[in-house]
Amino acid sequence: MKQPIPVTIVTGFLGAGKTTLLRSLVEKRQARRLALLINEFGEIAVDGALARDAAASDPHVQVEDFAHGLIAYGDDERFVPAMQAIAARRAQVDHVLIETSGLALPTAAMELLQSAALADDFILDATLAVVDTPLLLERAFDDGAPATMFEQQLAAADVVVLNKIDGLDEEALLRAEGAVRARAPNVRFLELAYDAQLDIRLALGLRLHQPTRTEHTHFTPVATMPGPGAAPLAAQYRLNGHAHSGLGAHSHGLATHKHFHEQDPGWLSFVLKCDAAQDPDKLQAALVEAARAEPLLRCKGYVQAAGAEEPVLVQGVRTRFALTPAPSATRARSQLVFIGYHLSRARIAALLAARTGCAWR
Ligand SMILES: Nc1nc2c(ncn2[C@@H]2O[C@H](COP(=O)(O)OP(=O)(O)OP(=O)(O)O)[C@@H](O)[C@H]2O)c(=O)[nH]1
Repeated sequence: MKQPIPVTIVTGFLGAGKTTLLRSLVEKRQARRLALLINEFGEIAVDGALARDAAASDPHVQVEDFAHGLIAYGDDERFVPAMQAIAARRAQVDHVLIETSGLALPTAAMELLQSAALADDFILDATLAVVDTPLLLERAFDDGAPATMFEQQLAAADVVVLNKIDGLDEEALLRAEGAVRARAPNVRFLELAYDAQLDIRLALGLRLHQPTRTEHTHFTPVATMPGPGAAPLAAQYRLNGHAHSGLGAHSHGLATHKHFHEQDPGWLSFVLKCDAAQDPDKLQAALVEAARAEPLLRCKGYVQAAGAEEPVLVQGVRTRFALTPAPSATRARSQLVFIGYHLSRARIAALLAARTGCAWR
């Protein structure tokens, strides 16, 4: 029987550090041949470009980005064919990594991995949830829509990666661990990522959803007994009746993921473009001011800096902004994606125009 290809799903709220973590895993991949599927919320494919930059022209790392929609959600038609294409070249792929959008639940992809179309070719290795630890400690995920999303992502994870801990002391780490355990009691491991660096052995090959194979097989009722008319399980052979650490019929019912942002139209993303070259310091100050004044949770993109050949990568998570040289392959275009809850495009555009002296539209 062919061996299923292990799949690691990386989830986490907007800006938690998912792409940065994937980039560091790509750099440490050694002999592993990886396929990366990257989904981001927003119309500019920043994360895919960054992952591709880390992979350089390495033929053993394939990156596919999905910058529109949410992969594996109901209306997405690309996820299953993309996975089947990976299965078709299984001899060249040792591990698949899926980065979900910061506004998606990983359960959508987890369930499709169990579907008849994919179950024979893939097996979930683990679901990692990356957490912006300083924001967790600032109680930024305690209320409102971000809290709901954050908690549901954690609830679906096997492993929580406490990220952005470079400046935190032991006491802060213990508090962060307590906060995660209180909100996600079923998480199996907590891992620390200094500067989004994780030991690759703690990230890939965890086999947390491997079926338990035993010599003696005795069936006991599964938690959710099939009702009349129920379809057979896609991968019956994987259930041996013992407690299984994998995705049981009980663990992720189809009702657990919804089109989160479609149900809650308060989540918005829009792109603003500007033709004029930017003064990076002025732009950064304007963006920080916008993030303080408006419910802006994430901002990213590229801008052309005045007097510079190379574009600048803009990365903002809440009020923290970093403007750095963009990866070499980036095309020079000044456009930024803004993501937030009940975010006003008009107000952000007016503020940027006032502070940078040029039109943003
Ligand atoms: N100081 C610090 N910054 C980090 C760390 N990890 C990520 N960042 C920064 O956080 C910002 C967001 O990182 P990304 O990796 O793009 O986050 P993401 O989760 O992929 O973001 P979305 O896909 O937009 O949800 C970037 O500016 C990163 O450089 C870390 O461990 N320490």
